[in-house]
Amino acid sequence: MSGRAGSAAPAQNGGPAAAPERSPSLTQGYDLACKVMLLGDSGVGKTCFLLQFKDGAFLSGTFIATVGIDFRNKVVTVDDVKVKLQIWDTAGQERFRSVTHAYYRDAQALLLFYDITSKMSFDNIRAWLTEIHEYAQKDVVIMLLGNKADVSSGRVIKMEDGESLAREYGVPFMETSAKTGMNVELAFLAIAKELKQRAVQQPDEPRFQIQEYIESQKKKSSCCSFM
Ligand SMILES: Nc1nc2c(ncn2[C@@H]2O[C@H](COP(=O)(O)OP(=O)(O)OP(=O)(O)O)[C@@H](O)[C@H]2O)c(=O)[nH]1
Ligand SMILES: [Mg+2]
Repeated sequence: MSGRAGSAAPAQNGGPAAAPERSPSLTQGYDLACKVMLLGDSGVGKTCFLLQFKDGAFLSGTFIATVGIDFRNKVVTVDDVKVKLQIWDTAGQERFRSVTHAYYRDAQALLLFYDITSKMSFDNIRAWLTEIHEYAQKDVVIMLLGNKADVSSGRVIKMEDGESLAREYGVPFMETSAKTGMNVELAFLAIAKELKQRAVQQPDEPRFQIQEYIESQKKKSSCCSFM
């Protein structure tokens, strides 16, 4: 399923983000629904990342910038819980910002992208985080992603630079490639797992550590890719 919206009521910042919505029955095919937004400069690869996750395909060739905002749904299973991710793909271009701001408030998770071949997209991450703090809910899950990691010759941002920026803001981080699919599914699964844990967690249970989960899964996939 996909949708598009060009305008919406202005967002207001405030209390906690709407809790992930629990499905009243399994007839809808999921147990929990979560809204995830993809953010970052135009051209960093948000739409390709979503298409890779949804359809397992990469669109190379002409770059068609997203206009306004669009969404796709995908259900993933984490620990036997079916989580429906409603993923909002936003336009990175400045002229659409007022449209996309209106959607921040309902989002439970934000994937914030830069392009490892674009210093400007990396430098703009601080401005994106300022916008996020202004428009999104305080407990929104944020993940920083350095996309286009498949490009080796055009790299201008080192992995350590991404790691240290993420550490500074206390957000999980990984490099990804919408082209090869590297860490695409892991990014969404980690978000789904975090949101599922928040929905079902008992107060005395230890908190789910999203960065630790990412590191353990990254190691697993690199170990298994040699087998
Ligand atoms: N090599 C490589 N190219 C990529 C990758 N992801 C996206 N691209 C290319 O980068 C360009 C921009 O990708 P999009 O996904 O359309 O960018 P976007 O972030 O959605 O841009 P806006 O919609 O304007 O915000 C396209 O030409 C893609 O083919 C990637 O992981 N690796
Ligand atoms: Mg796009």
